[in-house]
Amino acid sequence: MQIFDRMVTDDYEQVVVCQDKASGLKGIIAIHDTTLGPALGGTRMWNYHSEEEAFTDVLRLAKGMTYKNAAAGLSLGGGKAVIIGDPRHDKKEELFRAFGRFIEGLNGRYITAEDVGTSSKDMDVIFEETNYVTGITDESGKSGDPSPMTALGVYHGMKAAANEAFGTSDLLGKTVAVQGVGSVSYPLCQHLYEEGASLVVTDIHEDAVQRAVRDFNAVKVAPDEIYEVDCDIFCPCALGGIIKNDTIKKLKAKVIAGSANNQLHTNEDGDLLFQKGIIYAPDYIINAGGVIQIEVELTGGNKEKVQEKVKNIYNTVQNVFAISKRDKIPTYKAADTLAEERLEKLKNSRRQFLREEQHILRKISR
Ligand SMILES: NC(=O)C1=CN([C@@H]2O[C@H](COP(=O)(O)OP(=O)(O)OC[C@H]3O[C@@H](n4cnc5c(N)ncnc54)[C@H](O)[C@@H]3O)[C@@H](O)[C@H]2O)C=CC1
Ligand SMILES: O=C(O)CCC(=O)C(=O)O
Repeated sequence: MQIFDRMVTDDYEQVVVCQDKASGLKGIIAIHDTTLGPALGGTRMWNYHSEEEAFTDVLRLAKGMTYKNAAAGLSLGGGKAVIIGDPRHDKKEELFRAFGRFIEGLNGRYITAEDVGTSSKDMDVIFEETNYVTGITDESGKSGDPSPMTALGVYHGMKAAANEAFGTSDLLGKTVAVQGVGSVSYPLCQHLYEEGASLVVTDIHEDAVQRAVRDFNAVKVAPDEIYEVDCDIFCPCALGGIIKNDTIKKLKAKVIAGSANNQLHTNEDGDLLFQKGIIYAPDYIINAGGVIQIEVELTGGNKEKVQEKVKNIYNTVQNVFAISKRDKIPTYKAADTLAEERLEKLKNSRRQFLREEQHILRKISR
């Protein structure tokens, strides 16, 4: 594993490897880019098969956060963290507290939140050790778990994609195949169910599937059957890298719109979707509801302001489709254009010296 080569290729600022023998913590924090502000991104807990797999995941996820936060117009940079372990069996107070101390040591360069395998309760434990955590239990003015807002954003982004594909944003009577029924997709399924969509769901955990079957009249399929479901919309809400050559061949959906980060295995897979005329709502555009909520929490604002900004994801997705059509490029590239243009502009306008940087002067005058 050539870590510096990888960092140079996609220009990562910092990667922190966190080890605590007493609690068994093995974690990695990746800070991709802080041009726009402190690096914000959740902590994923997953039973990675190898360290290599964990590094690959955290690096890809951190870069995705830079693009997500930039495209959403937030003053936040991109970072992410992973903890190696089984979220159903390996969670311990001392492990999350040890991890919180590593975050504190970064002195605000990285701010964490939930991701796959972690919850508000875990963020509460991290909060015992550092203020650089969001998504803690909804108390004392904090905004709580960002997942329901992520779900709301995906719902509106999906409607924009449906409008592009079917000429109507109405999801009544549409069949949506949902991969993974977790913190984001459960409230998302609720929105879809209430609008009259039919749901087909899968998860690697039977209890998660049964909840959707019971509450939303969903039809259950096995995890490897979800790609072949006869549906209008495929909605990936589990892990990344699932849109690839062999799964694209199986897909019957005209639209892909879901919450999962890094859905495309490679950019070529995004090109293939474009050639096939499958409307792909780029992941980091459509799943920005959670970070929008977090930024409002950090900078001040109320729930109405959050909801208004999250609903605007509909317009952002439409804008991405417009760029895609104008420039004849796949939608993932159109999204990258939005994010990169903003990063580039701000990189150039954030060069002047500021008072907060006076510690440098103090050192010089010593
Ligand atoms: N929580 C949030 O606010 C945000 C989450 N996301 C992304 O959305 C996705 C889902 O996140 P959460 O709902 O928070 O995670 P979660 O851990 O609550 O839910 C994920 C679900 O996917 C299931 N799963 C995992 N592998 C699977 C497979 N191969 N087939 C079927 N099901 C599988 C898990 O058992 C779990 O029920 C992730 O990719 C995450 O990075 C993106 C933006 C914000
Ligand atoms: O919304 C969250 O869970 C925190 C931010 C994040 O990690 C994400 O948007 O993927």
